[in-house]
Parts: sequence; C-alpha cells; structure tokens
Amino acid sequence: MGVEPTVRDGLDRDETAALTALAARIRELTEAAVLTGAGAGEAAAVADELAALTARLSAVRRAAPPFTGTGESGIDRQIANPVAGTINPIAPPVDIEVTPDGIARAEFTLSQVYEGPPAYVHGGVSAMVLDQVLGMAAAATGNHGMTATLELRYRRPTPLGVPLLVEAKASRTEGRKIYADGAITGPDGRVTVEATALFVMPRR
Ligand SMILES: CCCCCCCC/C=C\CCCCCCCC(=O)SCCNC(=O)CCNC(=O)[C@H](O)C(C)(C)COP(=O)(O)OP(=O)(O)OC[C@H]1O[C@@H](n2cnc3c(N)ncnc32)[C@H](O)[C@@H]1OP(=O)(O)O
Repeated sequence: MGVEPTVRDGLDRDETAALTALAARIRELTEAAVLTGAGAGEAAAVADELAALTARLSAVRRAAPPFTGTGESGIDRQIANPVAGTINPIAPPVDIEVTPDGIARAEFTLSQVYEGPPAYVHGGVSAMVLDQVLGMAAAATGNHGMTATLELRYRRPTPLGVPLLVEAKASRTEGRKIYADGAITGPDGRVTVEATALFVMPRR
C-alpha cells in the first residue's frame, strides 16, 4: 500500500508561475485561518466557499506532485517539496541556493503558522528546514542520499517573523555516506539551531 513513485508531469513556466501564485495565496489563507477572529458563523461560511474552490482544483487531479521542467538538477526540479517548493503551500518556502563551493544557504522568515513555543519557531519545523538544506549540501557533492541520521542542538529559541539564515556544507564522504553540518542563525547573528546529518545513498 502507500503511494507509488511514478513518472512526473513537468510544468512549463506559465503553469509554474500560476501554481506558485496559487500557493502564495493559500499561505496567506493559512495564516489568516490561524489568526482570524472572524467568529464561528463567518468561519463556517468561508469554509463552505473554500470547499467549492478545492473541488474546482481537484476536478483535474495528477497522480503525484509535478516537477518543474526548468530546474537544473533533480533537486531543483522538486517544485512541490515541502521546504523549498514554491507550489507547495506548506513550504515557507525556503529559497535555497548552492554556491560553487558547495555551501547550501537561504534567508527565510517563518510566520506564526510555524509557532511552537509562544512567539518561537516549532522545533520540528527547524528540523525540517535543516534536513532539506543539509541534504542539498550533501547532494552538492554529486551524491544524492537519504537522511540516515539528523542530530539537532537547539541552542536558543528561534524567533518568528524575522529574517533567519540557514547554511550547510558537506564535511566528508565515505563511500555511500555523506556527512553534513549546518545551522540556523537569527537576525542578531547568534546561532539558534545546529545540525549534523548523515545521508546514505541507497543501494540501487
Ligand atoms: C528528475 C527529478 C528527480 C528528483 C529527485 C530528487 C532527489 C533529491 C535528492 C536529494 C535531496 C536533498 C534534500 C532532501 C532532504 C530530505 C531527505 C529526506 O527527507 S530522506 C527521508 C528520510 N529518510 C529515510 O526515509 C531513510 C530511510 N532509510 C533508508 O532508506 C535506509 O536505511 C538507508 C538508505 C538510509 C540506508 O540503507 P542501506 O541499505 O543503503 O544501508 P546499509 O547498506 O545498511 O548501510 C550503508 C552504510 O550507511 C550506514 N548507515 C545506514 N543507516 C544508518 C543510520 N541510520 N545511522 C548510521 N549509519 C547508518 C551503515 O552503517 C553503512 O555504513 P558502512 O558502509 O558499514 O560504513
């Protein structure tokens, strides 16, 4: 059971742009849903309208999330990725670049949708972001691996609603194993979360 891997539709630029705009509106909707004080009656009315919109989108449904046709690598093509994917409303999104010297980095801001402790980022969300960014740093070595271990050290709370920096780099490769380190840094320049991970290339 479960979801089978399957051939993916590729999106052209127009569809990518339209689905990216759709996801941006849904992110705004999510934040509005978390913060609204509209009251029970109005919330129920909006829920009915949203059900109709969902039905419109679902009228033509793919078997699996599409890839973008324009990305340079396999990772860049994962346009529905839950961390970096611009068409995925649950992605903040974190716009990750990989420098020529193999550093994966992004500046990003997390809204109150991602709150864990009051006023701070949920630790699992920080973990998700670091998993992706360390994974991309590992993949920059030319070896795409699955996360085998991800160790986190939460040094201080990560603030919501301000620009954060995330950076990672592969530290060493041993056969099918790639190790990477990274961190999230707050606007005051202090590290809030450190991460170390092992990625293992699956046996083909
Ligand atoms: C056209 C477009 C295409 C698009 C494609 C996009 C590609 C994107 C690529 C890259 C993106 C980067 C961004 C992504 C970031 C997020 C990644 C995730 O979230 S991954 C999901 C969570 N992780 C899992 O679900 C793994 C589940 N586990 C497994 O599948 C296996 O356990 C696996 C592959 C990790 C290892 O399985 P084995 O059978 O290959 O492992 P054995 O042969 O036993 O071990 C190999 C070596 O690794 C060590 N090892 C294996 N697992 C270990 C572990 N958990 N801890 C420590 N060492 C481990 C072993 O001790 C061994 O080391 P010794 O060669 O003896 O030195």
